[in-house]
Amino acid sequence: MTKLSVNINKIATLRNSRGGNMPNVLQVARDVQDFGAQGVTVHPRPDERHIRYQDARELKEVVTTEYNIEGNPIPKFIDLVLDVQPTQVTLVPDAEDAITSNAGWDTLSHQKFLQEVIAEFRSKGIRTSIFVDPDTKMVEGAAKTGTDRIELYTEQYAQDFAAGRKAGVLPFVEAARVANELGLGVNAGHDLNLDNVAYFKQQVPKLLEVSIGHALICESIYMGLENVVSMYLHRLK
Ligand SMILES: CC(=O)[C@@H](O)[C@H](O)COP(=O)(O)O
Ligand SMILES: NCC(=O)COP(=O)(O)O
Repeated sequence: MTKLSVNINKIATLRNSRGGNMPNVLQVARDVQDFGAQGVTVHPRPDERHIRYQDARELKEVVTTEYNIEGNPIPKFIDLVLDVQPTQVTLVPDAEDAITSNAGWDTLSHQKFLQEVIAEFRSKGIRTSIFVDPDTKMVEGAAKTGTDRIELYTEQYAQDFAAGRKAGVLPFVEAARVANELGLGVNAGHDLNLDNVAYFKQQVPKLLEVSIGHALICESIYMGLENVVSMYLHRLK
């Protein structure tokens, strides 16, 4: 079985756009778990434009499934994760001004840094994962960092799938095969959606977890829109 971890960054983006507390990030975390999601993911960024560090702290009490915190391991992020002690930390090499994550780690040139950070998290009992492109050299480098898992960065797969290039999954199949051989668990995420996720799951061996946010929230809006518009019309009769 592949676990679904719902990334709730977008809920916080919407809340922050108006001030106040609507939608309520903590309540949405409770709800997605009640609806069956096996995990909750947040990716706090230094500018706190969506999930705030305080949200990540408060979610600790609310997430009863797997709690995954993603981010670039700058000192403030490391302190947050050590303080919150989530189930899993996913290290992502995103620049401060990046709109969203746009690359995996170069696990060869950052190997010593990753080894140190991963050792610190693992010594506190926090499972580690590192975000990598589907490149077997990067997977081999990841194995040398001591990480428990990798998260395959799936944006390219999503683009290929949307363009009808199903063979775009092959590098992910190979990266997962090598990871499994080296004893690494395999997660995946970025731009996965209702159209492309089943094929990915079918093809990629031993996929442990996917984290999905942007599309899942967009799909929820589209699929709820008709119902809500008709509820308003009913009240306005
Ligand atoms: C690590 C990753 O793949 C990202 O998708 C990320 O977690 C989402 O972050 P944003 O919500 O800031 O785009
Ligand atoms: N790790 C990927 C993630 O949490 C969600 O990415 P996206 O679905 O928002 O692209």
